[in-house]
Amino acid sequence: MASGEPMLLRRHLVLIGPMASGKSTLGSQFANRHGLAFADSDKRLVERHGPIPAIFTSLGEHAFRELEAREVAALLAEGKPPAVVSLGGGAILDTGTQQLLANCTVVFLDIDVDTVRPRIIKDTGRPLLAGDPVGRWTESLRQRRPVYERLADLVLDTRGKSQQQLLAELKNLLEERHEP
Ligand SMILES: Nc1ncnc2c1ncn2[C@@H]1O[C@H](COP(=O)(O)OP(=O)(O)O)[C@@H](O)[C@H]1O
Ligand SMILES: O=C(O)C1=C[C@@H](OP(=O)(O)O)[C@@H](O)[C@H](O)C1
Ligand SMILES: [Mg+2]
Repeated sequence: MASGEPMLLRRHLVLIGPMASGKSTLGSQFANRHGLAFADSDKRLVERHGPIPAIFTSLGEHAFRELEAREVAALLAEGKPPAVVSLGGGAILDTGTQQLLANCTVVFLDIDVDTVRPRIIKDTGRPLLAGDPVGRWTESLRQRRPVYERLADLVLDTRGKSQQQLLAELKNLLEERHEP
């Protein structure tokens, strides 16, 4: 049962942004609160192909991206009814995924290194952060930021905000845009 106002989406609501920006957490909570379906591309990928670090070790990042793009395409094809979809941070690197996102409402969860640091300094099972989480996270966002910004319909600044604040702000952003 939704704990907030029920909501109907016109298109999939897709959360993008860097690792540990809160896509999986906010997507799940927002969907739950508003009685919407929810899917997480990493969760799907793990269910079908096993843990992400094992995929990186056995197949490499390139193969991971191909599997990821396939899962994302399958998720976004499940169009009825539109759902909240949280992507892995690097899913937007795939050009096919970029094209599919043109038919979705895309929200970029922006964040800075100070907010994210406590979330990533211990091992979080993200292969791309291994060894030097803060340095690698910073470099990854430097490279990807232009893509996040280009694909985003809406930007949610998550810096220093609680889940309750983010849930309310996301709802307001959607209403301002008449989405849903
Ligand atoms: N608003 C928030 N404030 C504090 N911690 C958060 C917030 N959102 C998420 N987290 C924590 O940050 C970590 C990463 O969140 P997650 O949703 O997995 O991010 P992503 O899916 O973007 O990688 C988790 O431990 C989560 O509990
Ligand atoms: O940014 C990335 O390249 C990745 C982000 C991760 O998802 P989160 O963004 O949910 O951490 C996961 O897909 C994988 O470790 C690769
Ligand atoms: Mg996630």
